[in-house]
Amino acid sequence: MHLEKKIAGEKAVEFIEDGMTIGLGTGSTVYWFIQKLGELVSKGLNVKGIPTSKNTEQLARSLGIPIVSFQEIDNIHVAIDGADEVDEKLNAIKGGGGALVREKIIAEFANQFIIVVDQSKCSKQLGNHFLPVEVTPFGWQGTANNIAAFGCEVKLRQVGNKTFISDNNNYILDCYFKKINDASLLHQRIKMLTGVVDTGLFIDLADMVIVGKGNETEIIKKFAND
Ligand SMILES: O=C[C@H](O)[C@H](O)[C@H](O)COP(=O)(O)O
Repeated sequence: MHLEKKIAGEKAVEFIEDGMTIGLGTGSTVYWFIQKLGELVSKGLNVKGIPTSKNTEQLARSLGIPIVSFQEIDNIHVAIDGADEVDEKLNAIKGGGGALVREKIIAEFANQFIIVVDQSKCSKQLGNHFLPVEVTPFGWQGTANNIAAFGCEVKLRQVGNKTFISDNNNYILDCYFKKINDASLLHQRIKMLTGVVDTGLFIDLADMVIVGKGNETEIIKKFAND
């Protein structure tokens, strides 16, 4: 699994060109993309990165990748990010690391969104992985009850014995559904609840998924399965 993450992440640098502004995802798979990008930057590649989390910003800076903020750009050429689960239509569940809101803002703004995963993340239908939902700390118990009514068990994310706080100073509710029949509808219903900032369902956003399989990668493009 570790090797598959590495080869999927590293493969993504093939989609990078000089002069690009790049959305830098969060997690242990995209980590390998960022490492490789850092190597290319040290050899003279001229790109800018816009990070999806404080952790990624720190990593990218440590590798010498120039960092920009939204105020400084009017375009993101490509965003590269990991996922917790991806289905055959390239819909995804993200947020295992709690970065889903910034990740989605950047994925939606980017001209192209590429997901990098190892093959254990691929499934026919979403629902194997719990669904992270970012919520306001105020009234989170009420929001959790409202989400539970959609048929899941809800757990407030903890790190050790402390509540996990997102980069946006919010909480994450991890929602365990037995299966997700209509991911788009579920996303819309949860997102409508007051107190919900966003869900980890990334519907119709990815243009391409790079899957690490053994020693190789498979590239799945949007619409290839329609
Ligand atoms: O919030 C975290 C992100 O959505 C990650 O991209 C996702 O959890 C996948 O992470 P990893 O590549 O470490 O499995």
